[in-house]
Amino acid sequence: MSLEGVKHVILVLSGKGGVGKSSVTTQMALSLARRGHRVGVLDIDLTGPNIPRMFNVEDKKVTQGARGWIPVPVGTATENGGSICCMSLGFLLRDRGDSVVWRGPKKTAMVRQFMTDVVWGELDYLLIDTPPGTSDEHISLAEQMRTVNPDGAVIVTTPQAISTADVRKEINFCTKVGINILGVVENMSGFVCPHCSECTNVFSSGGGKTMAEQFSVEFFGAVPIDPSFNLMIESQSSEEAPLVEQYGKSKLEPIFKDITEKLVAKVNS
Ligand SMILES: Nc1ncnc2c1ncn2[C@@H]1O[C@H](COP(=O)(O)OP(=O)(O)OP(=O)(O)O)[C@@H](O)[C@H]1O
Repeated sequence: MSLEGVKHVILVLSGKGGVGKSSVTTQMALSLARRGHRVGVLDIDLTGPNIPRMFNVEDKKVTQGARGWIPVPVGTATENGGSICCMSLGFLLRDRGDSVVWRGPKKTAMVRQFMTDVVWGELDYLLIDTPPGTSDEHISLAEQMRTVNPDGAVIVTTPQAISTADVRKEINFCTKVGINILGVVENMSGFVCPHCSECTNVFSSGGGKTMAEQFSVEFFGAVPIDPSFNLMIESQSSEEAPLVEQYGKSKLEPIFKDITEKLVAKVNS
């Protein structure tokens, strides 16, 4: 079984698309790796497998070893032994020139293969970026995900999506499929001005924390919109320092340090 060297498996879920699930997954991976952890990122977001773009490895080829697919390493390992490698449906779709508009059984079969056929080696954390939604199809995908015995899920939401109905829907979804909720991250919570670095609350603020309290779920943190993070992602090149080093300069880094500290404490408690 390819996950036997993996200590913790964490799902990243959201009730709807575009809330920043992939960027939260990416930054949790960067933050954990900067602190010496060996991290794998598995991207099974069939609607938009963005992880290769986030890590600037879109042009990399996935190789097939004797025991399964070999994940793609991202940049170099950090001095304290941290590393990131990733596997994405995006690599295979590109190679096949295939469409993401697959029917249920084909998706389920591919997800099953991804869960079992990637040779991760020794990892401290495997983060799984999942397709957004809570439909019946997601329930069957989540049942697949349960087979890898995850520690639980981090739910990503935005301030606008924070309504009793939405949070209840996501919490019900996890309960229905037997997935433990580790915590909630509120993304796009305010805007960091690129000139003065001041954070303005574009939408309502504090809603995520209140809702998490109401549902007895831990609130991991609020992440503002930071255009410089997008620039950092878009301007990556082979001449630049690896993203894991560059990320040290990001204003979002201390926020994700706090989020991943809570996550690490939770899964090790
Ligand atoms: N806090 C943030 N600051 C700046 N840009 C952000 C932030 N969060 C997300 N983004 C940007 O918003 C866009 C959508 O984010 P992302 O791809 O992570 O969303 P997603 O929830 O994974 O979407 P989908 O579920 O549709 O795949 C990306 O360009 C991403 O870089």
